[in-house]
Amino acid sequence: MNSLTLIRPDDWHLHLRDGDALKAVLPDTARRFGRAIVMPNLKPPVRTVEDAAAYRERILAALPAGLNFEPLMTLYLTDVTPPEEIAKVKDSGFVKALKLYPAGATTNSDAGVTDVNKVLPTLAAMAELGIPLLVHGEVTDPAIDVFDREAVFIDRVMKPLLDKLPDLKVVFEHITTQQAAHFVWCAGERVGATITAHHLLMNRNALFTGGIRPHHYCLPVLKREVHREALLEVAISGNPRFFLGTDSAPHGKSTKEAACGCAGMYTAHAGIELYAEAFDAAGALDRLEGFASRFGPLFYGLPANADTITLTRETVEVPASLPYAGGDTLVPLRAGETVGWKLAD
Ligand SMILES: NC(=O)N[C@@H](CC(=O)O)C(=O)O
Ligand SMILES: [Zn+2]
Ligand SMILES: [Zn+2]
Repeated sequence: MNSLTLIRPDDWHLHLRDGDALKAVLPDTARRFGRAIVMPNLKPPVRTVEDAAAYRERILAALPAGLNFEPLMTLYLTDVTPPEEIAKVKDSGFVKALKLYPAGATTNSDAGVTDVNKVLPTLAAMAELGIPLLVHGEVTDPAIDVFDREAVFIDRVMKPLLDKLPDLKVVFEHITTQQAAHFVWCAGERVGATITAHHLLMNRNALFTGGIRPHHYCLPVLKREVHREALLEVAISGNPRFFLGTDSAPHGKSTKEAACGCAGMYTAHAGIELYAEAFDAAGALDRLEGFASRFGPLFYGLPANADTITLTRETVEVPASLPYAGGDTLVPLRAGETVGWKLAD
């Protein structure tokens, strides 16, 4: 198969940042995806429906003419997000979920939740109104090995939370381990998961190929090959509770190539093409449309997009860097290398 036409996909986990960075990265996503769940970890975070309305307007204003793209907004859950905000979320129509960052777990998570038990009334309001909770699922306990933080999160936080709130819908974001894949597989209808292309394509060796590779550093960090294989298995399985979320997370080159480099990979420039590579390598191109275009809308209770995109099997060169913001550039995944699929114009 050298050409593949799909219902236009959506990205269920995306960082668009703000200001000039937003202007620089948004076209890459909007050319490929119909909608995206936009992460709220700005500085300061998107905490209220009012914040989200303003951010949404900035996104729409940054959208190049002729591109149809719908940002689906999220709120950043803090220890003090009041239950009353959830009714406003429901009424807004454009805020689709709240995001749980364990405080200190990842980029801009300082204002995150210190203990989920502090926000139970707010989570209960979400369960009641059918608003999903999106979870960065890693414990922050420094005693836990960085490669084990996701697996430990399942036992310490995820399972007790789901037991306490049997009606809460949860998306386990950017899963990276066989434990998370297995957990979600067995968790029942109200639990979904997003999977990035980079976790389907690379294992942790990619962090050290020929030297330390800061552009392959993200959170949760890449894992062993057995985990990559487990993620691929569920991604191509046709199970509708696993769907596409790129977690494209731009950081300027100078903040990645640094003594203490930021976590996050920029993948939006090939946001669907990289998944085509992963599915193709697994002989499962026929499963890509479900994963990329049908299952996310199904979980969120939205219709699939009405139009299509076409990908062709062609070698595309990726620039060494892309324009970004603040005088800095952006180093995309595969910079100076190639991607094996091309988005038709
Ligand atoms: N994935 C990352 O490594 N970084 C994300 C935050 C996140 O999704 O955890 C970012 O905002 O840069
Ligand atoms: Zn995260
Ligand atoms: Zn993310």
